Amino acid sequence: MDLKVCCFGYSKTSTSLPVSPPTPIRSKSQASILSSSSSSSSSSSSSSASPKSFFKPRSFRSLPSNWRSFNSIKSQSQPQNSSFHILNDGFVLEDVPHLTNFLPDLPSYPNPLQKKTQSYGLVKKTFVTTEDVVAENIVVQKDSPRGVHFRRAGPREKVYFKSDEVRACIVTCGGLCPGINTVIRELVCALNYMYGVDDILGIEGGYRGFYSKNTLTLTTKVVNDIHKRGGTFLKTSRGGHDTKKIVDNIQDRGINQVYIIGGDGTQKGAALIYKEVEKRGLQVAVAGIPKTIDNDIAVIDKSFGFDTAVEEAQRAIHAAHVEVESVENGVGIVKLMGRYSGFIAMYATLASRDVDCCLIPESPFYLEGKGGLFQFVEQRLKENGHIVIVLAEGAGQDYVAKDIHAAGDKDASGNKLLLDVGLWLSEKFKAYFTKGQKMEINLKYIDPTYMIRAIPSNASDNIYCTLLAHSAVHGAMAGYTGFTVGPVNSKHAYIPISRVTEVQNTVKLRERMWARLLASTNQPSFLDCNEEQETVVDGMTVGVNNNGCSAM
Ligand SMILES: Nc1ncnc2c1ncn2[C@@H]1O[C@H](COP(=O)(O)OP(=O)(O)OP(=O)(O)O)[C@@H](O)[C@H]1O
Ligand SMILES: O=P(O)(O)OC[C@H]1O[C@](O)(CO)[C@@H](O)[C@@H]1O
Ligand SMILES: [Mg+2]
Repeated sequence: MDLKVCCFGYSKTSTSLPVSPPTPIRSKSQASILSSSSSSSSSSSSSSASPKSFFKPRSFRSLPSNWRSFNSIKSQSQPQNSSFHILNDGFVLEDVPHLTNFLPDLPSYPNPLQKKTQSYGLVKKTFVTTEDVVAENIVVQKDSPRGVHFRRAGPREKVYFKSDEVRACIVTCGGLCPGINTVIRELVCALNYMYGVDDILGIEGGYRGFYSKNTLTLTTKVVNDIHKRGGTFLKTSRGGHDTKKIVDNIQDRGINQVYIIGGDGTQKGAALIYKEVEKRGLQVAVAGIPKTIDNDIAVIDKSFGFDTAVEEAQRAIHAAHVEVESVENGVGIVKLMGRYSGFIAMYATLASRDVDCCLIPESPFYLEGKGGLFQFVEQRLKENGHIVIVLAEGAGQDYVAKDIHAAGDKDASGNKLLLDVGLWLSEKFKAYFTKGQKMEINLKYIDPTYMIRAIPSNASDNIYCTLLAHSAVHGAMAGYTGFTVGPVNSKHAYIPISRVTEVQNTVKLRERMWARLLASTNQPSFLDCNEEQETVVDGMTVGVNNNGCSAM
C-alpha cells in the first residue's frame, strides 16, 4: 500500500484515548456527555460515516522520482495537537480533531441543509466532501512535494448533533476589532436559520464570564442590528482564563458547542479548553474564530477588521498630511496599532501615498548619523517642506525602553504594555531640530489607535465575518473540534488551533511587500550602510554589504 498516514499529538483511533464514564447530568447536558458506550437512534453508525476513511491512496499521484524526504516535509510544521496524513507524493493533510476520535460511537444524522426548502436547496454541490482540501502554498515549483493542506470548510453531509439538542455559546476575548458583532450576529443566524438551533447563550466579558457572570440569551432578533455597532455586544476582557473552571461551567450549563472569538492568546486558551473537553470525554465542539486588528495570526490570509482598520487609518494619515502641508516644516506623526506586527502601518502607508516613512516593530531603526531617521527627515523637509511618518505602536520599543529606562509592565493577559513611541519620537524631533537650532519644525502628533479599532466593520469585512461564522457553524455541526477557521489562499479552511498559535504572523523584511513599501516611500531601510556587517532580519542573521543590501 502506498499510503503513509502519520499522526502527532494524539492517536486517530479511539483505543488510545481515555473516555470518561458518563458524569451525573445537571442540566441540559444529557446531549453533551456521551461515553463510548452510549448509543442512540442514529441514522448511520459513526464507523462508516466518521471522517476516518478519507484520502484513499488511489486519489493521488504516484511517487515522483525526485520526491523529497518525509522528514523535510514534517519539519516544515509539526503541530502538537493535530494529526498529519502524509501521502508519498509529499501531500500532507494537517487535520483537525473530530469528536469521533474520542467518542467513536457518536451517532450522526443527515445534515438539515439537505432539505430542499433550506437555503442550500439549489446549490449544485451542497456538501464539502472528505477529499476537499485547501493548499497552504500555492506558489510551487514543478515536481516539488504537494505540501501542507487543510480541510476545506463548509457543510458536511452528516452532522453529529441533533438541532434541538444543541446548546451553543459564544464568547469574545482580547482587544476590540471591527467586525466582532458581525461574527456574533452571523453565528446566531447561521445556527438558527441553517441548522434550526435556537438555544444559544452569550458569555459576557471574555473567558472569566464563563464562571463569574450569568449568560445572555441570543436570538436572531436580539442580534439583528448589532453589526452596525463597533465593539463587542458580549463585552470582552484580558486575563481570567481558568481552564478547569471554564470547562466545569460548560459541563454544568449543558453547553455542547463553544464558539470562541479572539486573538492569539484567546486561541491558546481555546486549545486548552478543547484538550480538557477531550480529557473529560464530553461531546462538546470547540471552534475558534481568529480576531486581531494587528493581523498577527499565522496561516490565514488576513484577519477580519483589518481592511476596515487600514481604511480608517487613511483618514488619520490624510489629516496629518493636510496639517503638515499647511505649515512650514510640518512634521506629522501618526501612530497606528500593531504590537509585534506592523501590518496596519505597512498597508495604510502603501494605500495612502502621502507617507514619507513607515516604522514597524519588525524593522529596527535608529535616529542619529548616516542613514538615520534625523538625516532623512531633515532632507525631506528641505526637499518638500513637510513630512508624514506612520508609526506602528510596537516600533522601536527596545530603543525607547533603553532610552527612558522603563520597566516592562504587562497587562492581565501577560502581554507587554507598550511605551508611547509616538510621544517619545515627537520629543526627540523637537530636541534635535528646534532645541538643537537646526530648523524650526511644526510637529503634529496624531494617535487615532482606539478610534480605528472601535468602529463597525466595512462591507468587505462584513462579508468576511459572515463566511467565518458560517464555516465555524458547519464545522462544529459536522463534529469537528479544536479548530480555527479562516481563509487560506482565499478558500476557507479548518486549521488545527495549535497551528495558528505556534508562531505570530509578522511582516517579513525579506519578502516583497516590505520591499514594495520601501520602493514606494523611498525611505531608508535602516540597515547600516557604513560597512560590511551582520544584522538580524526576520529572526535570521544576514550579512549586509555596504550598499545596505542583504548579502545573502
Ligand atoms: N497562553 C494562554 N493560555 C491560556 N489562555 C490565554 C493564554 N494567553 C492568553 N489567554 C487568555 O486569552 C484571553 C485573551 O488574550 P489576550 O488578551 O492576549 O488577547 P488576544 O486574544 O491575543 O487578542 P488581541 O491580542 O488581538 O487583543 C485572555 O482571557 C487570556 O487570559
Ligand atoms: O489597550 P488594550 O485594550 O489592552 O489594547 C491594546 C492592544 O490591543 C491590540 O489592539 C491587539 O488587540 C494591540 O494592537 C494593542 O497594543
Ligand atoms: Mg494577542
